[in-house]
Amino acid sequence: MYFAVITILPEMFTAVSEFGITGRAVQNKQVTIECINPRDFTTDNYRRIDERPFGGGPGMVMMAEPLAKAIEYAKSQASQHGCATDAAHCPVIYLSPQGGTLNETKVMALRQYDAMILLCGRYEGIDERLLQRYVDMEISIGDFVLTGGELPAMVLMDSVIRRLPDVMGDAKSAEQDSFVEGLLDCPHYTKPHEFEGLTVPEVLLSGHHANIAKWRFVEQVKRTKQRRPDLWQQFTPNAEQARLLKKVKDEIK
Ligand SMILES: Nc1nonc1C(=O)NCc1ccc(Cl)cc1
Repeated sequence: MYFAVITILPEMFTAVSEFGITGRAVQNKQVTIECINPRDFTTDNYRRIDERPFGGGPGMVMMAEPLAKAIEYAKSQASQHGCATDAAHCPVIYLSPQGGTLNETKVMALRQYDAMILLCGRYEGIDERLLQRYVDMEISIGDFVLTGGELPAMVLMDSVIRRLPDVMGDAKSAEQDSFVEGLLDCPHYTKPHEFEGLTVPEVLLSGHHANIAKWRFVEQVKRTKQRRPDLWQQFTPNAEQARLLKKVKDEIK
């Protein structure tokens, strides 16, 4: 997958491109991340990308033209990576609190694209005319306000990259075994057997995989009911989960 990131702080993106599972996906060429700085598309000596807001008020607003040129360049780069650059194949996504909130369903839907162009704002905002003309999708990572769109863009990239085929290997397959879709995760334990007087649930040491899978599912259901009744409300069990739920219904009261 090809990610073009429009940002005046490209150095921030080493956090995704050079570390961990996302860094390895870049190294393995499963993912390409190209940062494009709108400052490189300015024409004045000061390389201006922001100006005072019309109508007055505090702070600065990002100007449309440098961003428009940066996005056009990103599209040409995407097509050089063999990606179609129409909105259906390579959406321009603006990260902002005004967008629809990102969740696992949206992450799974984002995997379908060959490429995406992530627009990261700073200051008070981006000229509305740029958003009108160039942005296909607006996404928020939550109802709070940050100083810029870079961290939300990295959150989005991380969540999509970990869901690409062959990126997570065994961890992903384990994840699928534990009925994780739509439920909170179960507790996890590892060595040592005892930590500050606390031990490990016996079933996890039994080597009995069916019982272990059942225990994990019950713990996920209990946690989801306790901590996120809203998620539990929406949870629609598949056939296997419905069968298990019936078997364990007294345990999950
Ligand atoms: N919450 C969020 N989910 O996505 N983005 C955010 C967020 O706070 N962005 C800060 C931001 C976004 C645009 C501009 Cl111009 C300035 C600052």
